[in-house]
Amino acid sequence: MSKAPIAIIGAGIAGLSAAEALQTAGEAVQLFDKSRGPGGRMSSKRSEAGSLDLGAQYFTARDRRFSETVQRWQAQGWVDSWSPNLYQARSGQLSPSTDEQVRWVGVPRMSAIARGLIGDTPATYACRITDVFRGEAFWTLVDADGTSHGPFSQVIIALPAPQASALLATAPKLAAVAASVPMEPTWSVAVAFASPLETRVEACFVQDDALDWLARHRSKPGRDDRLDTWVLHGTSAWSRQHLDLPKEAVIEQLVGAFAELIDCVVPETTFTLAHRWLYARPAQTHEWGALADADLGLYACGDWCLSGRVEGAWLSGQEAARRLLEQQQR
Ligand SMILES: Cc1cc2nc3c(=O)[nH]c(=O)nc-3n(C[C@H](O)[C@H](O)[C@H](O)COP(=O)(O)OP(=O)(O)OC[C@H]3O[C@@H](n4cnc5c(N)ncnc54)[C@H](O)[C@@H]3O)c2cc1C
Ligand SMILES: NC(=O)C1=CN([C@@H]2O[C@H](COP(=O)(O)OP(=O)(O)OC[C@H]3O[C@@H](n4cnc5c(N)ncnc54)[C@H](O)[C@@H]3O)[C@@H](O)[C@H]2O)CC=C1
Repeated sequence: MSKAPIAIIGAGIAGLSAAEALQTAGEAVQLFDKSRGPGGRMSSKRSEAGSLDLGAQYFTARDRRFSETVQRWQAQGWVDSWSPNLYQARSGQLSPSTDEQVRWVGVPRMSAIARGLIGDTPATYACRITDVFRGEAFWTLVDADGTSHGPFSQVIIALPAPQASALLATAPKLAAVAASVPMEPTWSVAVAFASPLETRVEACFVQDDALDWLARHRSKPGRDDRLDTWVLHGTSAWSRQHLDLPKEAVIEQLVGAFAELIDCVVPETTFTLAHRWLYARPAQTHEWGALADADLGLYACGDWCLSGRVEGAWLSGQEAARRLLEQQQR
C-alpha cells in the first residue's frame, strides 16, 4: 500500500514553501485552503481596475537561501525587481527617501508566485478546515461542511497564528504558543483616477495616524496602466480602531488622508475598493522557525514564527518541512 500523503492546511507562501520542500524530497502532499486559489496575503484581487495587490506590496530577501530562491523565481519569470520613486512622510511632510534596497514583486501580479509554486500540486480550495484529529495511525481533517478528508500521515498547519491555534487542539502546547501571538489588522484601499496624478511619488512610507503606506500600482513591472491606481494601507492602530467601519467610510477616510498628503491636486475617483485583513501581521517577530510535535506528526508554520514578512513565511515553511523530514529519517 502506498504511504498516506501529508496534509498542508493553508496555501499561502508558508504552506507552498513547505509543499515544495517536501515534494522535492519525494513526499506526496495535499493542500487545503479556504480561499478560491493559493497565495493568502500574497494574492491579488481581480477588479475593474485590473488585478490589484492589496496585501503584500513587495518583499526583500536578506537570508541567503531565500535570495537564491528569489533568483530562481526571477529566472522563471515569476518576479521582478521594483524601484519606485520612494518617499517618506513625517508630520504631513513628504520628502524623497531613495535607498539601495532591492525590492521584489510578483509579475504581472503578486499572485504569480503562488500560481507558479503550486504547479500541479493537489489542492482543495474553498475548503475551510475546522477540525484536525488523529486516529491510531493517521490524521483526518474535517471541513466547514462536515466533510472528512484523509487519511494523512502528518499535518502541517500554515495559517495565521489565531487560526492555527484553533486547529492545534491535539497538541495543547503548540496551541498555547500560537494563541500567545496577537496579529494586527490592516485596512487596504485601492483608488483609481482616469488621468495620472501629477506627482513624482510612486511609493511612500507614511508615519501618520491613519496611513502607513501608499503605492502607485502602475509603477510596478507588468501592471495594467489604463488607470492611475493607488494602494493605501492603514496603520495597525488605525485599522484596529476602525475594524468595523463600513467600507465606504474607510475609503473616505484613507483617501482623504492621501489627498492631504500627496503633493498634487486629487481629482474625482473613478474606482475604489476596500479590503480588511483581519490577521495582517504579528504584533512582534519571533525566532521559532516553526512549531513541531514530532511524535504526533503535527507542525505549524507561518510568518508569525519568524519575521512577519514574506521572507519569514517562506523560511518558516522550509523549517516545518525540514523538521518533518528529519523525524521521518529517525
Ligand atoms: C496589507 C498587507 C501588507 C503586507 N505587506 C508586506 C510587504 O510589503 N512585504 C512583506 O514582506 N510582507 C508583507 N505582508 C505580510 C505577508 O503578506 C505575509 O507575511 C505572508 O504573505 C504570510 O504568508 P503565510 O503563508 O504565513 O500566511 P497567509 O498568506 O495568511 O496564508 C494562510 C492561508 O491559509 C488559509 N486559511 C486560513 N484559515 C484556513 C482554514 N481554517 N482552512 C483552510 N485554509 C485556511 C488562508 O486563506 C490563506 O490562504 C503584508 C501583509 C498584509 C496583509
Ligand atoms: N501592512 C501590513 O499588514 C504589513 C506590512 N508589512 C510591511 O512590509 C514591509 C516589509 O519590510 P522589509 O522587507 O523589511 O522592507 P523594507 O526594508 O523596505 O522596510 C522596512 C521598514 O523600514 C523603513 N524603511 C525602509 N526603507 C525606507 C526608506 N527608503 N525610507 C523610509 N523608511 C524606510 C520603513 O519603516 C519600512 O516599514 C515593511 O514596510 C512592513 O511594514 C509587513 C507585514 C504586514
